[in-house]
Amino acid sequence: MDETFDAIVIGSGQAGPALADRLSQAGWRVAVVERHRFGGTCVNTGCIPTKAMVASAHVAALLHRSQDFGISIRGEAEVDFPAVMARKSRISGSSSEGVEKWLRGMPGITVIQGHARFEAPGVLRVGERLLHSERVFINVGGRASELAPDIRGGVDVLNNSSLMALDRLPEHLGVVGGSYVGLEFAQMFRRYGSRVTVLQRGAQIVPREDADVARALQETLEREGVEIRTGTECFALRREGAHIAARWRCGDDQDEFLCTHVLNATGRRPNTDDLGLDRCGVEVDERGFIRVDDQLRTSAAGIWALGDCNGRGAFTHTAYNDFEIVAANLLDADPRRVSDRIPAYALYTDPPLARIGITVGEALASGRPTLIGERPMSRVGRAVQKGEEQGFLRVLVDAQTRHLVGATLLGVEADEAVHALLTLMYARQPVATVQRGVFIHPTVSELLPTVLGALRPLEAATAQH
Ligand SMILES: Cc1cc2nc3c(=O)[nH]c(=O)nc-3n(C[C@H](O)[C@H](O)[C@H](O)COP(=O)(O)OP(=O)(O)OC[C@H]3O[C@@H](n4cnc5c(N)ncnc54)[C@H](O)[C@@H]3O)c2cc1C
Ligand SMILES: NC(=O)c1ccc[n+]([C@@H]2O[C@H](COP(=O)([O-])OP(=O)(O)OC[C@H]3O[C@@H](n4cnc5c(N)ncnc54)[C@H](O)[C@@H]3O)[C@@H](O)[C@H]2O)c1
Repeated sequence: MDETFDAIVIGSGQAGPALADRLSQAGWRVAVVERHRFGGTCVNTGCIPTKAMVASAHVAALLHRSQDFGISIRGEAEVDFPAVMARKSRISGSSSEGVEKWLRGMPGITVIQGHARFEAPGVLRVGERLLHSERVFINVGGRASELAPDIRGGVDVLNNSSLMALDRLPEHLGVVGGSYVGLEFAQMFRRYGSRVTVLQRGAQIVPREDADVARALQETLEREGVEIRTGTECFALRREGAHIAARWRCGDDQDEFLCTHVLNATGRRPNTDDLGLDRCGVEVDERGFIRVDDQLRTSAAGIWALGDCNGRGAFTHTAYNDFEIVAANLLDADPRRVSDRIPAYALYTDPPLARIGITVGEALASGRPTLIGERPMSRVGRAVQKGEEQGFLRVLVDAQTRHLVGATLLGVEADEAVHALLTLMYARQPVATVQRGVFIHPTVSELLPTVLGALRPLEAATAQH
């Protein structure tokens, strides 16, 4: 069956539905194709279910130390793991239903369930249907990368998707990869009561961050009993009776441990290998990410790529911003660009790590004179009152322009407090704007003016560290 549309959107993740909505409001006839669950990774196996699970883990951790707050609990507080999973499924399920309902309610939108693949430029096949359009928007996201068969050793390894179906708490969870996915799951499962061992190759966890940030995070996790092995090499799994043996060091100091489950959190790959991109002239890079320009046009006329599949961002907010960029250029004659975006993200360990702009390492490498301001969370009143004194606030400021160039906030409420600084960066104003502001007491944010008011040269400060 042949059908023609003004546009085709492939994927209903974080960019596709919002774009379909804008196009529908502009009177376009649009086909939206989704092969799996509406809402994509964030809604079904990413941000939403994991943050619901982090919230349950937070309650478990608080109950564990309730006496620190003067609260005694009679009897044992217990984690009901199936109930934790049922809660996250309810939250993520209703979000997915919401996306589907939203899409189906848009005038001029045809929702098609199935796998879309290019047959030729402007022609896509979904099962028996052939869809034609001069404009195609690819929003296919990514999936967890897989361990090579010789490393997996025949063991069933979990990833962020299959883990969502667990109905029993793992006795001992081995986590390969100590970054976003690995550390969020590691901490929550430890808090639910699993033994957890994280394996990270290289010198430190969260390798994108400064070494002292990684150390502080590692100490926090280890205090809760998460075991962390860095510098792993020759990693390999094998079955050992009812257990899984995970080898993580070879040679003279060879080492391995036995666990019951293994989560692979070693990164993601784009869903671009089964799209027929070779039939429509869309170029990908060596890792399969679709090459795009600053306004998200691919190498083929009339085809755009948005979200994780273009390799220009790996977050929900960057995917959504991709929608904004495409819609602004297409419908509003507003030349928004990816390069206008300031790097910003949060790692949802507890306490969270919020990061914007550049790190200390990047500031030093840039060669530009930079100032640093820091304050431990133990000197932030709100953190002390909440019994959450771990971490620190750190800002980096260009010594000449007095503009903020980066911030690392590791601590309670950091994911919210960082937005005052992110807004300052987008406003392109000097730090005096925040420094002279009167912030609400008692908040974590109220200390930001203080930190910005006590800056010292970065080079001298790093020499002291
Ligand atoms: C465990 C985990 C936790 C995360 N937590 C956070 C967080 O806290 N904050 C944050 O900002 N980001 C987080 N992320 C990242 C975030 O989920 C992604 O960046 C975001 O979902 C990317 O959106 P997207 O629209 O590019 O793709 P996706 O959300 O992956 O959507 C792509 C959609 O396309 C569909 N599709 C693929 N190929 C085809 C095809 N050929 N035909 C039809 N449909 C197709 C897929 O089924 C999917 O529904 C997390 C990721 C993971 C894995
Ligand atoms: N809070 C958030 O915003 C959030 C949460 C989860 C995921 N995400 C997104 O999902 C994406 C994927 O996250 P991720 O943590 O899977 O990938 P990642 O690429 O961020 O980290 C992978 C980690 O695994 C390590 N690693 C790779 N191979 C290894 C091996 N053989 N042995 C030991 N360690 C190994 C890497 O050094 C790295 O630390 C991220 O890019 C992120 O954008 C975001």
